[in-house]
Amino acid sequence: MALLGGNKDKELRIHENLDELGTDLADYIAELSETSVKERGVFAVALSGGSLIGLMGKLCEAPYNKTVDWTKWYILWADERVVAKNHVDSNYKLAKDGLFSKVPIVPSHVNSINDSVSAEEAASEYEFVIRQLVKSRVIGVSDTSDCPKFDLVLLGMGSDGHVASLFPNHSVLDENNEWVTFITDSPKPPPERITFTLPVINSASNVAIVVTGENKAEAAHLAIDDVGPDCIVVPARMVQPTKGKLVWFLDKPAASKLEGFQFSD
Ligand SMILES: O=C(O)[C@H](O)[C@@H](O)[C@H](O)[C@H](O)COP(=O)(O)O
Repeated sequence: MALLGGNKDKELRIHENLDELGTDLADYIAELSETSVKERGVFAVALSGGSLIGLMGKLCEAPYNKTVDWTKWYILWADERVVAKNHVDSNYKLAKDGLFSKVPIVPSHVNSINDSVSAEEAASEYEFVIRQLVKSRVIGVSDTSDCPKFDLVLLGMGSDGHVASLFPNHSVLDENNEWVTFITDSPKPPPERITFTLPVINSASNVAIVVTGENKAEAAHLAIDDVGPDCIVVPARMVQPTKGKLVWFLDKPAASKLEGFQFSD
């Protein structure tokens, strides 16, 4: 049974174990997919790398593998490592092996980066891809800016509080003009990455941050609790959808330092 919490800005779903979290995450994504397909005819979702893809694994099992309308999914990446698509570090490869190869997603709906150019070129080409998808209404547009409005952006969080490839104290956090930008000095290897900027993440209709493990507990506390002005502002705290909905999925160890949640064991 999940512990629910949060406030008007965010919802917290804290789970006993990874199995329960995986089921809730699959239910959440399947529901958003259904709503979006009903309302817009498509479901535009941005993925991240890391443990997230494994935690989405239940989507490839019954009932979701049959009930989700996979043919209406359009996949993009909130961040990608600038490596070859068949490289072990590629987020595309991770999602292909863990997800797309198991469900009937249309290959032409999977929008991966150009892996044969520099990080800078890959970022600007990827932004162009998104612009075309906005033009053809596969991706919506924000009501308050010209930013793309993804139906869902799925993020993980590092123990330093980074999300996508937006790392603490990095100038990339201040990028407000581009939709997609690049870094060549990622503290988490590999160094070259492209990433959605905060305005794009915060324009989504739905953002989920999926965090497990005790090593993320301090960052989760800094990102979620009212820690006051003297504490470091971790990037995950800057995820504040303007009009959309933010949901945190946590397991108990990741939630262990949150104020107001007392666990018996
Ligand atoms: O490609 C990446 O590295 C990511 O998109 C990154 O933002 C990831 O989601 C977090 O680092 C959490 O990763 P873990 O869940 O594996 O700790």
